[in-house]
Amino acid sequence: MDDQQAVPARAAERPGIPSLRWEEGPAGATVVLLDQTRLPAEEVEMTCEDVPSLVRAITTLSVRGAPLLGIAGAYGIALAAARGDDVGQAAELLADARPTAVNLGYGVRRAQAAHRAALAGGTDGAGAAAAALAEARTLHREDAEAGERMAAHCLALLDELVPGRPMRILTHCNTGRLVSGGEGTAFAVALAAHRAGRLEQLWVDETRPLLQGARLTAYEAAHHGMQHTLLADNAAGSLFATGRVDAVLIGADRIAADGSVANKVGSYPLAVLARHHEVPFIVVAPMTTVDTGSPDGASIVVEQRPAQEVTEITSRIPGVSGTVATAQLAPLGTPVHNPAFDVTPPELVAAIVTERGVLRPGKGSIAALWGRSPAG
Ligand SMILES: CSC[C@@H](O)[C@@H](O)C(=O)COP(=O)(O)O
Repeated sequence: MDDQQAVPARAAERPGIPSLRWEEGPAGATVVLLDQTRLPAEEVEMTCEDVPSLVRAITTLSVRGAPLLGIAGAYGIALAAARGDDVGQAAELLADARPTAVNLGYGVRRAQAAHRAALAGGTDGAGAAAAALAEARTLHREDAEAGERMAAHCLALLDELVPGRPMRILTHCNTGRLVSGGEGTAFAVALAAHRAGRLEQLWVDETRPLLQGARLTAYEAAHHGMQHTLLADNAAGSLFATGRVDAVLIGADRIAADGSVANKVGSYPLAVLARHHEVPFIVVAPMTTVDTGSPDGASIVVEQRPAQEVTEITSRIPGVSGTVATAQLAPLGTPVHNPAFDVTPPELVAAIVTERGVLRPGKGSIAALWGRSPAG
């Protein structure tokens, strides 16, 4: 009775709070984040006054998702520079906060390079801090623009692959406004399809263990009035088996030179299912997620997360600000395997869509087709 379980979509789009912004007040500069750990119960911003507080926000996933991590890393360097802190040390702390999303180190290095170049050119500390901030703002804007181009390229691809009728798209994790400078990666494609009257259904994987799909993608889909339905991750197989998925769209945390894709754990099983059922498995990611410096999937470091994320469940209580309830799901001390990501080999990926266009990984390495990536 899936139809009765459909999550009601709101009628119209409504604007949301920005995922990340730079603020300058009398007490100095800060990076202000929409705290994603508190969604969907509460839309609450958190203020990071220094790099250690931003690093904590990154490791606890208050700010998350590959493109936004890159943007946060760049603003983090601007923050360290504005405070007169040691920028080299800040860069190390930020870049090491999470290992898999290549965008994080890329954003950090880019702002750090702008800061260093300004100092080398004879600019004073304030001028170099302004250069780092300008670079962070540029990266922020470029990411929004890349998102728009990816959505256009991918919608055209879907018009080819699923011609003539509204589509049923399955997505995993969260890849919308909450992870980017604009409307996102894979989610932005579903949104473009919705706006074009081409989306029949967005199937939203809940995305165990941290429920980015249930908490964040369902929240974003409702914001935009999209038809969407939430499912437990292990319900995806029966959706494919009964012919109710036309395409899988996911984002990526790192794409290796051979086209291997690291993304939220649970992406690889979807790719296997998609191949078995002859459904296109499409990855939507900006060039800043492509790492030609990683030759293949085996060279990608997969982040291991704390056991409690699997053995416990934590929930916010709607309407009671700041209140958290935690329940124990498994016996205390149960050994846990909790990788945050998995790696999908290129032969299971029908297409990788970046702002530069559509790539079919089976036809050659990314490096051979496009040259070095910015992050590589
Ligand atoms: C465009 S977002 C792509 C990925 O970053 C996203 O799918 C994902 O896996 C995020 O993981 P998270 O652990 O929530 O940061």
